[in-house]
Amino acid sequence: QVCTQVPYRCYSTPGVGQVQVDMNSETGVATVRLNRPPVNSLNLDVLTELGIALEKLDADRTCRAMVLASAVPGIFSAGLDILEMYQSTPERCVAFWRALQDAWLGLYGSRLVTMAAIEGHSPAGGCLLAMSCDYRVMADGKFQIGLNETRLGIVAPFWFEDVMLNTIGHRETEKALQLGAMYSAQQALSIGLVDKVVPLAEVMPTVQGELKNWLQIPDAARVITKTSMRKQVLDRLRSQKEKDAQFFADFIGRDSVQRSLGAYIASLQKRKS
Ligand SMILES: CCCCC/C=C\CCC/C=C/CC(=O)SCCNC(=O)CCNC(=O)[C@H](O)C(C)(C)COP(=O)(O)OP(=O)(O)OC[C@H]1O[C@@H](n2cnc3c(N)ncnc32)[C@H](O)[C@@H]1OP(=O)(O)O
Repeated sequence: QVCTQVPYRCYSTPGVGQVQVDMNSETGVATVRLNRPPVNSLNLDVLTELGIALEKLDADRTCRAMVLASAVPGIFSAGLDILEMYQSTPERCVAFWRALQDAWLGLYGSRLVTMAAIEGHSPAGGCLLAMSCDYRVMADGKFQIGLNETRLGIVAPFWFEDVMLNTIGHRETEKALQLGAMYSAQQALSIGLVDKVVPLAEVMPTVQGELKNWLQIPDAARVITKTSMRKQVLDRLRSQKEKDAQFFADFIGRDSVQRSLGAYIASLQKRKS
């Protein structure tokens, strides 16, 4: 049970919030859990909640680190909610994209040590969230991670691509993005997409152990280094947020893209029958 005792502080109502934040003020480590069953798909509400949670944690001077995880067993995040992109309106698409941009700018640009505890599948937007953290621990077994956008007939935006480039390098990114490749945890480890692979039950303890190393480093020096490494990629989006949001809405509204998304949704439903 979370948030029941001192020193934990909750930023969301347990069982209600789709983004649950437990702040341990003794250790300075916050745990942020996505909580939108069945698959933590990221809709406008979740992205808005996530963006706000990240902003609050960044402003909380007692907070030094954040673990991004899931409250839904078997899933880290299924990525963007496809229903936000299918048969939507241009206005809603723009609002949705702005919320994604803000949540991502908050995560990738966070002053905190950020670690992803990947205890389930992590396609597309889920992979983006994980890659945007400083360190990734993934559960071994059947789960998969990757940017699979081309398989849906859509294209990973330039800033998804930038983050992947910074994580696994040019050659692997080129293959991964064109193929929309999904990787097992072991494959992800072999290309540097995740940093450690452990049995499911050991993901959280491993993250906690790794955090101890990172928290030994003085914050100011670490933050200056992180900022210097990430600034170029962050500024590239910051300088063209509105253009990017408009481009997304135009692209997603194309008939051919809508047909591809419709077929993909049908294929997801067919898998179950
Ligand atoms: C030229 C430059 C252009 C630039 C820009 C333009 C824009 C485009 C870029 C947009 C970027 C998009 C990034 C994304 O994140 S797209 C989302 C991609 N996500 C996926 O492909 C994941 C699909 N889901 C799965 O593969 C599986 O669901 C799973 C995650 C492996 C989990 O499997 P399982 O546990 O078996 O669960 P189910 O498959 O039964 O799913 C349960 C339930 O949830 C629905 N669902 C699954 N994923 C999503 C989703 N992402 N969004 C909405 N809904 C989802 C699924 O259909 C089931 O629904 P029902 O119970 O109603 O059938």
